[in-house]
Amino acid sequence: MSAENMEYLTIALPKGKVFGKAVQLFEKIGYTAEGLSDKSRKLIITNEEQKIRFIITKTADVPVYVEYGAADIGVIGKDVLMETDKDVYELLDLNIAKCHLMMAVPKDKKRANLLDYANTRVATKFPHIAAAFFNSKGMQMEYIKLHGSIELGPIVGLSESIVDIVETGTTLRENNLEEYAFIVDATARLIANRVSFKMKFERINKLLADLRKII
Ligand SMILES: Nc1ncnc2c1ncn2[C@@H]1O[C@H](COP(=O)(O)OP(=O)(O)OP(=O)(O)O)[C@@H](O)[C@H]1O
Ligand SMILES: O=P(O)(O)OC[C@H]1O[C@H](OP(=O)(O)OP(=O)(O)O)[C@H](O)[C@@H]1O
Repeated sequence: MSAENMEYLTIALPKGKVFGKAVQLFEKIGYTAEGLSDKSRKLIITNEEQKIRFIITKTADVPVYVEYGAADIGVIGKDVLMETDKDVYELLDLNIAKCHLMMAVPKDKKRANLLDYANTRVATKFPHIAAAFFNSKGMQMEYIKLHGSIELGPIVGLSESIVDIVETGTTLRENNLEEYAFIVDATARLIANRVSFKMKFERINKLLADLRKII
């Protein structure tokens, strides 16, 4: 680790839904940087006094920056963490961005049993999580990877079901879908690079202790 990297604690934050909530958490424990809460286009925001650097990345890239040590720690949804299967430490459930992963089907075409969906098509942003779930039920499926608006899949005949995130259930309701099987809870987690966790143990441990007090 270079001397400069050693000097700073670099924190990767995802753009999108988790960003504001993560910034609020860090602010509560006194970790801030000027311009962090703005809608700024700056991708790296430094607090020289505290020797903290925030980097702002696409959601799916947070575990990549952390795995390679370009960020020491990061905040990421459990869903993304499970799907990417990166070699990082999962340190803490931050209890923000609460949602869960589930399988949903069209209300008017609901089949009697889960096994009745064997060998059908599933539209999802999370093919690995979906496969782990269906494999555990002994079901072989065809997975169709989408990048958003997953609920559209069964409506237009692309798939018989979806595996996706649900929070309030509004998107399911508005598209005549119904939750059929719960898969896993997915709140945002604090993750750490394995080497950083050892080399910056005191700083990261202090951060962990401070976060635990407010969660
Ligand atoms: N409706 C929701 N309510 C609460 N948390 C959610 C919801 N949807 C997603 N999340 C959580 O927030 C994380 C980020 O979601 P968000 O939609 O901002 O990112 P994204 O999928 O990368 O978006 P984009 O497709 O714009 O890049 C998800 O990984 C999940 O953990
Ligand atoms: O239960 P709800 O409160 O309705 O939230 C669930 C929706 O939120 C997420 O979509 P997002 O807004 O990220 O859009 P996307 O599917 O296009 O990525 C998720 O994929 C669901 O569609």
